This record gives sequence, C-alpha cells and structure tokens, in this order.
Amino acid sequence: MEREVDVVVVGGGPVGENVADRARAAGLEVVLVEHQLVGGECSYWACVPSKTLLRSAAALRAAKRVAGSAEAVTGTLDVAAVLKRRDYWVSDWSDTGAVGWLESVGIELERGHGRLAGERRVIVGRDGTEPLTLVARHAVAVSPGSDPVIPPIPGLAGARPWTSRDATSVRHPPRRLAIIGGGVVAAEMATAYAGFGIEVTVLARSSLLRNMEPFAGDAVVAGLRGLGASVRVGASVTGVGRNDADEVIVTLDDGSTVIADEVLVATGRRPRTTALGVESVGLEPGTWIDVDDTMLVTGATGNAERPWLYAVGDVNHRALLTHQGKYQARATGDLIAARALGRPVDTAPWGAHVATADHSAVPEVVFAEPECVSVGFTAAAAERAGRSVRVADVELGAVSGAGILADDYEGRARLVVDAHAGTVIGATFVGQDVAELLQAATIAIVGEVPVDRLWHAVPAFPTVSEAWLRLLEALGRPGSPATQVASGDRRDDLATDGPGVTAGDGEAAA
Ligand SMILES: Cc1cc2nc3c(=O)[nH]c(=O)nc-3n(C[C@H](O)[C@H](O)[C@H](O)COP(=O)(O)OP(=O)(O)OC[C@H]3O[C@@H](n4cnc5c(N)ncnc54)[C@H](O)[C@@H]3O)c2cc1C
Ligand SMILES: NC(=O)c1ccc[n+]([C@@H]2O[C@H](COP(=O)([O-])OP(=O)(O)OC[C@H]3O[C@@H](n4cnc5c(N)ncnc54)[C@H](O)[C@@H]3O)[C@@H](O)[C@H]2O)c1
Repeated sequence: MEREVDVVVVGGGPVGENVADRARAAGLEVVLVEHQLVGGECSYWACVPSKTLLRSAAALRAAKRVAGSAEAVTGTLDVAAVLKRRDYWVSDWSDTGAVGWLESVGIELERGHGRLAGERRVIVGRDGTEPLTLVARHAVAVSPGSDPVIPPIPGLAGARPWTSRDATSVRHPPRRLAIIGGGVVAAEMATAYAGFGIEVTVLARSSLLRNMEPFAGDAVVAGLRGLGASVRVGASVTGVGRNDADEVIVTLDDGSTVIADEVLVATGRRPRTTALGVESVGLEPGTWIDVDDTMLVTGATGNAERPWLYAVGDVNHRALLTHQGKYQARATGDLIAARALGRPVDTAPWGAHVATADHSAVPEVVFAEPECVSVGFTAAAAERAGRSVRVADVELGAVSGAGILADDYEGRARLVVDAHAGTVIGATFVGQDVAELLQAATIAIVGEVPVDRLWHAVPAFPTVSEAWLRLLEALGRPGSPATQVASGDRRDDLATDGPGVTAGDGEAAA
C-alpha cells in the first residue's frame, strides 16, 4: 500500500511531536510514525519519571533544613506513595492522552516501525497488516531518539544490568544498587535511590558531571555521601557477574568487589539509527546523524538539490535534552512549512528557522543532591575555545535569600564573562532550588546583554537571585576601582556578603 502525504515524521517523542505540530499548524498534512508510545523516552522512562522519583525526597530534605518545619518531620519517605505519584505522571505507561492530543490538532498517527526507503519514502512495518509506504511531497523528519550504551565490560551484558528504563520504571526497589557511570543519569538516580533509603554505590571512572564546572561534581559527591551513598571516584569496573544467590558482583581494577542486588549502567547513549533505513539515503547505520543549523541532514541523497530529510532531537547529537530538541523541532517544523508553502526562509544566525542556541546557550538542570544547573561555557571550555574570560564566583550561603530558604545553605555560583565583548557566556549554580535561576542566565547569554547593563537588572530582596548582584560585585562595578582589571585577566574572586546585607539581617541597609 502506498500513500502520498505532505510531511512524514518518524518517531513520536517530544521532538517528533513538535516538528509535526508546527508543520500541521501551518496547514500541512502530517503523518507521525511511532512504534511504541507517543510521548517517547522523556514522558515514560526519562525526564518525567526520574523527576517524580526525585521530588518527594528533595521536598523532605528541604523541610528538614528549616528550623520549625524540621521539628515537624517525624516520619520517613513513603516510597510506595512516591512510586504511585510517578505512575500518575507517566499515565501508567499509556499514551491515550498523547494520542488524543494528536487527534485534536489533526496529526495522523501510524503505529509501526518506520524505515527510510530512499528519497522521500518511508516504509511503515505494521503489526498484523501489510506495510505502508508513505511518500512525502515535502519532507521527512526523523526523531527516533537514543538508547543507553552497555559498555563491553566482561560479564556485564549477561548480568541482566539495569538501564535508565529499569531505574525509572521500578516497582520494587532493590535493597542495594550499584551504578556504573558518573554522568547525569548516575547523579540523579543515585540521589533518587539514596533518597529512598537504599544502599547505593556509585562507581565513576573520573569525577562526576564532567561537562559542568568542577565544583558541581564535587558538590554532588559530597551530597550523595551525605545521603549515605558510597561514591567511588576513579573506579574502573573490570568485570560483572551474578552469583548463585543472584547477587551482582562488580569487580574493580584494584581487585575489590561491590555486591548489590541490581547494577544500573549509566554510561551514555547511542543513536537509534541501526534499523532506520539510513543506508538507503547514503548514511551510515548506527551512527549519529550530522545536520546543519536547520537540522537538514548533511550528505543525504537529494538533500543538496531539494531539501527533504531532517534529523531532529537526540539523534543529531547536538544536545541530548528534551527542551533543546523541542527548540530544534519548532525551527525545523516551521522551516518545512515555509519551504512547502513558498514563504520566506530565515536561516541567518538567530533566525526563525535555525537552532543557533545549540552552540552557545544550552541550559541543563541536574536534579541531584545538590541541584546543579548550567548554561553556556564553563570557564575551561571557554578557554579551550580561545575566548579571553573573566570569572566570578560567589558562595550562595552568603546571600540572604539563600540563608532564609534553608538554614546553613551551601551552594556556589559562577559567571563566565567574555572579557572582550563584556557579555556573559556561561553560568553555573549549585545548591538547593537553583533551577529557577537558570533562565535569567540563558536570557543574558542569548540576548548578549552587556554585564554593565546587568547592574540595572535588580534582583528582589531577599531572593536567591541576589546571587546575581554578588556575582556582578565580584566582577567589579563600571567606573569603580574594583573594575580596574586588565582586559583578559581571569579573576577568581570569591565574594561573600555584599554591602548592606549580612546573613541574618532582616533588612538591608541602603
Ligand atoms: C533517565 C533520563 C532522564 C532524563 N531527564 C531529562 C530531563 O530532566 N530533562 C531533559 O531535558 N532531558 C532529559 N533526558 C533526555 C531526554 O529524555 C531526551 O533528550 C529526549 O527524550 C529526546 O527526545 P527525542 O524525541 O529526540 O527522542 P525520544 O524521546 O527517545 O523519542 C523517540 C521516539 O521515537 C520512537 N521511534 C524510534 N525509532 C522509531 C522508528 N524507526 N519508527 C517509529 N518510531 C520510532 C521511539 O519509540 C520514541 O517514542 C533524560 C534522559 C534520561 C535517559
Ligand atoms: N536532568 C537532565 O536534563 C538529564 C537527566 C538524565 C539524562 N540526561 C541526558 O541524557 C544523556 C545521557 O546521560 P548519561 O548519564 O547516560 O550519560 P553522560 O554522558 O552524562 O555520562 C556518561 C558517564 O558514563 C561514564 N562512562 C562512559 N563509558 C564508560 C565505561 N565504559 N565505563 C565506565 N564509565 C563510563 C562517563 O565517564 C560519564 O561519567 C545526558 O547526556 C543528558 O543529556 C539529562
């Protein structure tokens, strides 16, 4: 069976949904092909369940950190209630709601496995009925996402390791959990399971959260240990097996062993391109798909002559995050529609049809203990990129708003400034409830707001946002002696109390 449509989208995760939505909103006929659940990894096995597993223990810790509410905390976490709340948020792994939304906006769903079959053609393998060939008049967008990597550690694959799917969909948490990896999944799942009161051992080859400023990973190591987890940094796993009691035995390169009930592998992702038919359009199966800033696939048959194939979301490896994939999807869906309808196309940097922010302003929130959030360059990455940087650090505990939020608040913030341009190019915040500080930093970077102008963006007292003021003070006020820092100098000021406010003062002096 063969059918012509305007646009075919393969993969109905958050990214594919958004490509389809934008193209459909412009009036195009769109078919979305999904072989599992509409909503994808994020909705059922990643962002949503992981955050619900984390939230209750974080709320409990927050209550314990404030005198008055701490005394009211007399019980422990109700893990069964946490799992029930998780089940609600993942709709019991049913996509009825998501399918209803597709219907409401006029996007057609084809349930089945989509596979490229040459230029503009997608074959959909369907259960119990003959395959359907969809021929796209205008474009095909693939957004199949990514799968976890299982590294070739002797015995690991045979030891029934958990992946992030098992960790986020758990029904009966084990008594002991070993985690291999030191990235985002390891940090978050160690926090979640330690919060459940489970014996957690993190086995990381190197420091944690290496894509962030070093103080973020260090804080999470301390935070996890504070929750009772064991964190072994610099530990290489040489073998994994199960014994007769069905316990997992993880052997390390120093000869020691860790015994657990389950082992979670959190060692990165690989693209879902092995069974996507990419070879039929000149691409290599099993590899990430290269794209330009409009998500147009570079090197695909026919794309140079008449653009038709786009790869959006995790599969292009630009930023493996839902919000960034959805940002790409909005640009690409609109571009597909503009090209199809003969409307103007804007592919200049920061134009409507490009994902420029992928290069310089990707916000990420790691919901670990403590929260670690960042956007843009770290100081080291900026220097590697040849930028001349100025760096300001502040201890968040010295900010009144943080001290009021939690007794003995501990946290740190860093601003990375381009010394020549005088604009923020990176920001990192570590501490309780810092996630909501991130959007301001993202806007400063994307808007290329001069640091001198930020002195006029006054943070309200007493909020944690006053960290911004402390960061500016650390950089120096325009025209004041403190700003006499040679251009290109790197400053590692550690600002504490700002003028007029000391921790514990209810009112700031003028
Ligand atoms: C544990 C965990 C927690 C995370 N937490 C966060 C978070 O808090 N915030 C955040 O921003 N990101 C988070 N991420 C990352 C986020 O999940 C991904 O970046 C996001 O899901 C990518 O969206 P996508 O649409 O590209 O792919 P996916 O969500 O993987 O969706 C792809 C869809 O395509 C379907 N599909 C694949 N191949 C085919 C085919 N050939 N035919 C038909 N259908 C197909 C799949 O079934 C799936 O539904 C997390 C990831 C993990 C593993
Ligand atoms: N809150 C969030 O936004 C969130 C949460 C979870 C995941 N994610 C996304 O999902 C992606 C995948 O997360 P992840 O934690 O799996 O990957 P990651 O890239 O963040 O971390 C992988 C970790 O595994 C280690 N590693 C790699 N190979 C190894 C091996 N052979 N043996 C031992 N250790 C090894 C690395 O050193 C690193 O510490 C992330 O890139 C992130 O973008 C986002």
